[in-house]
Amino acid sequence: MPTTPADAVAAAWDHIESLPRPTLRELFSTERDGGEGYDEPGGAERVAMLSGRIEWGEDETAGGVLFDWSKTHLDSTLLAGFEKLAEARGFAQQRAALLGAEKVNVTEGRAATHTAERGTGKDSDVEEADALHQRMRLLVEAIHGGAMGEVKHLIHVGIGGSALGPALAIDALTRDLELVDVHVVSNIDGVALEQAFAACDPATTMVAVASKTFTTIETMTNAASVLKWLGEGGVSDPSGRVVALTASPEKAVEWGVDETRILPFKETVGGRYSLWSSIGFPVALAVGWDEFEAMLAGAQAVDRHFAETEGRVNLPLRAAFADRYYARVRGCQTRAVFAYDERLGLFPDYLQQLEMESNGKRVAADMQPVDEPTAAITWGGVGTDAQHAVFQLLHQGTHLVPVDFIASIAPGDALDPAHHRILLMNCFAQGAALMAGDKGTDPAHHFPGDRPSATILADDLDAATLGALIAFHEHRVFAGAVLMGINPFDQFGVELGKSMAKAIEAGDSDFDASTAGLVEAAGLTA
Ligand SMILES: O=P(O)(O)OC[C@H]1O[C@](O)(CO)[C@@H](O)[C@@H]1O
Repeated sequence: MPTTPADAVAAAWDHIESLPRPTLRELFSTERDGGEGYDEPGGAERVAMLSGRIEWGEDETAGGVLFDWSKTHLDSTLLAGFEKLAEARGFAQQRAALLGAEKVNVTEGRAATHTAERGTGKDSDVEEADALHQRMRLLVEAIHGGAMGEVKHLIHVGIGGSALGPALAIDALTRDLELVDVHVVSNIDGVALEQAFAACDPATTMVAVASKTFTTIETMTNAASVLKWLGEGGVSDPSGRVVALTASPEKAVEWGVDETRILPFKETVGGRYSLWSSIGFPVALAVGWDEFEAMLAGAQAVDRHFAETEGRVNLPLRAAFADRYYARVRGCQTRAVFAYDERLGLFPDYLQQLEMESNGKRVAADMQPVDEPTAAITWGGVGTDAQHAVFQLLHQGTHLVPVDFIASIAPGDALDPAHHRILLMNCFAQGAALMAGDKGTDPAHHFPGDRPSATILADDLDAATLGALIAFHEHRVFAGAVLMGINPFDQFGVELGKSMAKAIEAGDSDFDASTAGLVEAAGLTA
């Protein structure tokens, strides 16, 4: 019997790693049902065991998403093994600590209260988030009502977590109606900002400066350039057009933003988890307050499921079981996500930060080195485009890449239904083909098959669904972190490069010969 948690974790892994590895075809075979020494459900029973829906709302607000993990190698013995691992890692306690606003971000000594922004968590945090949302709502509605003159455009400057969520949500939700034309600009490369300028008229443009810290060099440089552009475009008081979205309101005041246009959020809301806070201001401005709230409601439905469901039927936890299995047992270094929905084109980018900045770590929360591969390198694209670009490797390459497919049953377009039918058929066919493989007539035409995928199928892609999809992945990442014993809420790995950039700017010459040569070649020497 294991005596310490570390022993229990090691024992759980020993067990998982010792389990037989049937192929997906074998796992789906109904002939194995109840066979001697083997009572694994196959066929439709397997699909029922490894699929689940999360639902929300009533009548016209009702919706849901199906999470089908049956085309992965998870089976009931692996699920039981991973349940033991979750227990050994104290998953239930860690989840309670997260939702109870304990200091789960141990390296920075603070809680992670992003779920409170959508109504899940400690009462005092939920109340505080509500009050801040009301402040944001008033400003959004005042702008819509013309209190700040005619506002046709918003240039939202921010980077990383202060940009990826707004960019995704605006791209996904404004295909039919955009109340204000929003341009999210993150890159310091001035080309990005010039592109936004070309599409906006200074006379009718506002600017949102989104930065948790209000110190990020890219954002502050871009913000200053937008103010200059407004001034040069004839706006008499450019800073009167600024809204600051930040957890450092005092810095925004110092920078010159009027307090009435500062929308604060709490320090305990991590950057890559901040879409639900005032960082979502451009989304509310573009789609309206009700839609923004619908997004929060979809996320809250997933929170409820995550908080109240135990073991293998907890869908984000189950996804994390598969993620850990492929990373550690099958040696998969990457995981790919393909959105079979043009509106989710930015979802892979969003997930990259969420997964890789959260779980791309090498030490555990107790500062000990981790003894397993951490976050999978997350990448992806949009189907069907990706099929004609990267799927060759997925089907026949030497890497085993677990794939997630995301699609919506309801179409996003009003064209001939053939478009959506062909889109969905292709999505489902790819998962089937990856799993089944094909002997082929010769080695070049051979598909090995047995390649795993998961399918996330939404009833429709509306604001609530988007909220649910994002929250599902937040909890999947958290569950993965718990299974590894790491802290997903810090990101010290981004600091070294930042400080070296500052050193180059300061004219520090103490660099390796290659870097010094590049600095000189580009004429950056002070
Ligand atoms: O919102 P801020 O403070 O400008 O930070 C932007 C981004 O930079 C990072 O700190 C990484 O450099 C992210 O975690 C964060 O989302």
